[in-house]
Amino acid sequence: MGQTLYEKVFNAHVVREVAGETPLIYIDRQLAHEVTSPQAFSGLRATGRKMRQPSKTIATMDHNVSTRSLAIDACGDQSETQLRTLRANCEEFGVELFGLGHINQGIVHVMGPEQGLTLPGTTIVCGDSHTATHGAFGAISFGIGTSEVEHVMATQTLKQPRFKTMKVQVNGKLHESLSAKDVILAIAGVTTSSGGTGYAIEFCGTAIEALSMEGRMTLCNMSIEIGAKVGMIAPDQTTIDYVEGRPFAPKGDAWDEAVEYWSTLKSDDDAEFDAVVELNADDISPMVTWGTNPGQVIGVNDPIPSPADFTDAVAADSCAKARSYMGIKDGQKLTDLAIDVVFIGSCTNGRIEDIRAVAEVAQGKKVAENVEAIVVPGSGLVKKQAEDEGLDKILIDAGFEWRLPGCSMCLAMNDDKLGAGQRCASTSNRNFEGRQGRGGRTHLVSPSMAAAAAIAGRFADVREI
Ligand SMILES: CC(C)[C@H](C(=O)O)[C@@H](O)C(=O)O
Ligand code: SF4
Repeated sequence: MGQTLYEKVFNAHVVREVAGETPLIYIDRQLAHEVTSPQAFSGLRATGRKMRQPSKTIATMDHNVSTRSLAIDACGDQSETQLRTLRANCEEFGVELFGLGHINQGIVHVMGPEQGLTLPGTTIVCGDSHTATHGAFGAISFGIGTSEVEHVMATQTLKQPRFKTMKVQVNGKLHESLSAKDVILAIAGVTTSSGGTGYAIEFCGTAIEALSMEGRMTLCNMSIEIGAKVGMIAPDQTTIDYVEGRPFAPKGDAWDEAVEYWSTLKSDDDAEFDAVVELNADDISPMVTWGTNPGQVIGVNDPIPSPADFTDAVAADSCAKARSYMGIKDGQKLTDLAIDVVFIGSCTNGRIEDIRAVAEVAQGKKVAENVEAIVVPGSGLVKKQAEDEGLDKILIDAGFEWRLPGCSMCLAMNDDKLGAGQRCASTSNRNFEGRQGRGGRTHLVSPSMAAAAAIAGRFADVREI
């Protein structure tokens, strides 16, 4: 029987595997940020250990930084301590850090790929649940806990079980105003937010192959939002073109050898998956979450479900609770809901293409008066590229705020937060209660849908703008 992409990459990294034990695998790359690294560094220090291969870990500042100021104390004492601790740890252990004000600083899952740290066929870990983002390149990439971060620092290996495999195939053609975000939200609507639990997903099909690397990253980024720690896409010419010439990518003969190896990284025709999910891209409309998990999602013109629509008692109860938290009244449609805030950014949608999509919708228009709209580039390089293209001007003219890179309002760990009861159209990936600030109401959407909502002051179908 043939092998899946996941199995090929996994097998190539096994250091030791004996019956009855969890395999030990080699880790090619570790990415780090200020939130989940301090205890790991402390653990090494406490036991007098060094890092096994410090050059294989690269760090950045993202969660606790301000998007208004480069001052290290801009988000308060606790954030300052986190950032200073990261800086001191990186210096002590010899880890390269992209700190505040560095052009490469940014959200860890934006920074890694743009530096060429993310390569096909590699294993990549980070103490962060959205690490599957890097699977867009055909890497096995997953989030780990702090004690595992320490283990990787000390040994460059990790015990890791083999997951079951799931194929998510999306054939057909997406409407030109739609993007990878609509695809992953549509998938979440089918699988629910837990359907991928225990699986490594491979996304494939003609609609996936047609996506840019940015789109593929958006898709894989949200694997964890359907329960899967790993989401992968087989590398192809689009992948190779993206990686070539990036600072940490192989060069010269090493590049040619790498490209040859990467061409073998696809699931064999006779490979068997433990589960298969199929969607047709032609059937996908602009998606908006109405509830408090990413699986509670519908097309912008579909009726918002009510508890009576569910036969399953748990689903009906969860619908009632979500509607109540989200402040949705009987008879309301998504397009009736006035919004207060628009957040464009995050490791899901803070890349250059996302900003271009927003600028395209916003050009020559104005943000509605009742709306505060912020655009947060995912990294210093994204910010620079957008400014070189004049996108910042288009956005500022339209009434958006143009900010500094960071995680920002994706989670309430810095000074960008929703107030209680505020309704937000957000390009991020999580919409659970309080995620963007206590009492805040998050609706997950694509960048162009977020832009359309900013202008209309309520949810609107971007195909009609
Ligand atoms: C802070 C960090 C550990 C967390 C994660 O693991 O995902 C954050 O990035 C998030 O998105 O909630
Ligand atoms: S942007 Fe959001 S999801 Fe991504 S790493 Fe930061 S907090 Fe987590």
